Amino acid sequence: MTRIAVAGAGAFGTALAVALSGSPPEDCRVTLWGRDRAGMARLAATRETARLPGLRLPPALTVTADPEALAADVVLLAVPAQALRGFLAEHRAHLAQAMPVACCKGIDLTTLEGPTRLMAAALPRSRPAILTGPAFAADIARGLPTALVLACADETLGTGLQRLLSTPVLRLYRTADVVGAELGGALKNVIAIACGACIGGGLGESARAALLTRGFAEMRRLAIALGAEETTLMGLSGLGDLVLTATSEGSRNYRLGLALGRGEGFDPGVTVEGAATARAALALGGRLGIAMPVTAAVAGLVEGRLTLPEALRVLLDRPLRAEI
Ligand SMILES: NC(=O)C1=CN([C@@H]2O[C@H](COP(=O)(O)OP(=O)(O)OC[C@H]3O[C@@H](n4cnc5c(N)ncnc54)[C@H](OP(=O)(O)O)[C@@H]3O)[C@@H](O)[C@H]2O)C=CC1
Ligand SMILES: O=C(CO)COP(=O)(O)O
Repeated sequence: MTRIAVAGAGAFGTALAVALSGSPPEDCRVTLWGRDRAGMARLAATRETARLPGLRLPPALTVTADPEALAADVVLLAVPAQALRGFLAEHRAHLAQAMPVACCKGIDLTTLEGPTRLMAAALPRSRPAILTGPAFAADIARGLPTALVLACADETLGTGLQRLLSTPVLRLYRTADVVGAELGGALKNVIAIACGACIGGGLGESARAALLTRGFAEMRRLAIALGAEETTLMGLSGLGDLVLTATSEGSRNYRLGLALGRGEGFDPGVTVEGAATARAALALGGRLGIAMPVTAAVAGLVEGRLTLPEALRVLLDRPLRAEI
C-alpha cells in the first residue's frame, strides 16, 4: 500500500488528488490535506469546492486538516511557490521520511531558489522531484487528457514516480533535468502576464506572438545559465506551458496581464505566481549578467513603476540585434 498525500487543497492540489484517487494506478491511498480546518471539514462533508465548480470528490479520496497525513510515502506539494519555504519549515518533521514532489511554479523571492532547492534544503535526506507542465486544474479535475513532466535527478525514483502518478488520461513524461523543468514552469508565468497585457492593451496578436517568442528566448537564456538543458525548455515545461498560459483566459497569469493592459484592478487574493517570479527572475538575470527586457517590463507593470505605453517604448527602443 502506497500512501500519497497532496498538501494544499487549492485548485491544483484538489485536481491532482481527484485524478489520482479516481483511477489509482497501483495499490495506493490518496489523502488531500489543507491547512484550513473548517474548510476541510466542509469539503469532507459536501465533497464540493468553489475552486473547482461542478466537481464532486470521489468517495475514495480522504480529506483532512490533520498534519499527520503529511507523513505519507509520497507527498505532492501543491502550495503556492512563495508559501513553500514556510510550509516546509512548519511541517519538516512530518515530511522527513516522505518522497516530496513539488507541484508549484515559481522562484522564491527571498532566496531566489526554485521549489526543489527549497525542498532539498529543508529535507536534506530527500531526493526532490517536481511535477509540472501544461494543464489547467479544471481540465485535470474533469478527466480531460493532459500531459505533464515528472523531473527527478534520480532516474530510478523518477521512473517509479512517473508510474505511480500517471493515470489513463494524465500522461507523465520523465526527465532528470530538475532545474530545466522547474524554471520552465516558473518563467512561463512571467511571459503569460506580458502576453495578457499586450492583448488587454489592444496591441494585437502579432505583438503577442513577438512577445511570446522573445520572452521564450529570455526564458531559455536564464534557464541555461542556471544549469538547465535547452531540450527541457523546448518541452512540456517551457514551450508547452507557455503556449497554454500565454494564449488562454483560463490562466490567472494571463488574466492579470489582461487587467494590467486594460487598466483594471485584479483580486489580490488570486494566486498569480508570475508577479513575484518576475522580480526574482530579474534579480537572477542581473546577478548573471543576462538581459531580460520582457521580464523587466512585466516587473515594472506589476509594481506600478511602468505604464503599458512606457513598457512598450522601452522594448521597442532597444538597439536592433541578431535573433538569438
Ligand atoms: N490552478 C492550476 O491550473 C495550476 C496550478 N499550478 C500551480 O499550483 C500551485 C498552487 O496553485 P493553485 O492550487 O492553483 O492555487 P490556489 O490559490 O487555488 O490554492 C492554493 C492553496 O495553497 C494553500 N496555501 C497557501 N499557503 C499555504 C501555506 N503556507 N501552508 C499550507 N497551505 C497553503 C491555500 O490554502 P488556503 O485556502 O487556506 O489559503 C490554498 O488551498 C501554484 O504554484 C500554481 O502555479 C500548476 C498547474 C496548474
Ligand atoms: O500553470 C498553469 C497551467 O499549466 C496554470 O496557470 P495559471 O497559474 O496562470 O492559472
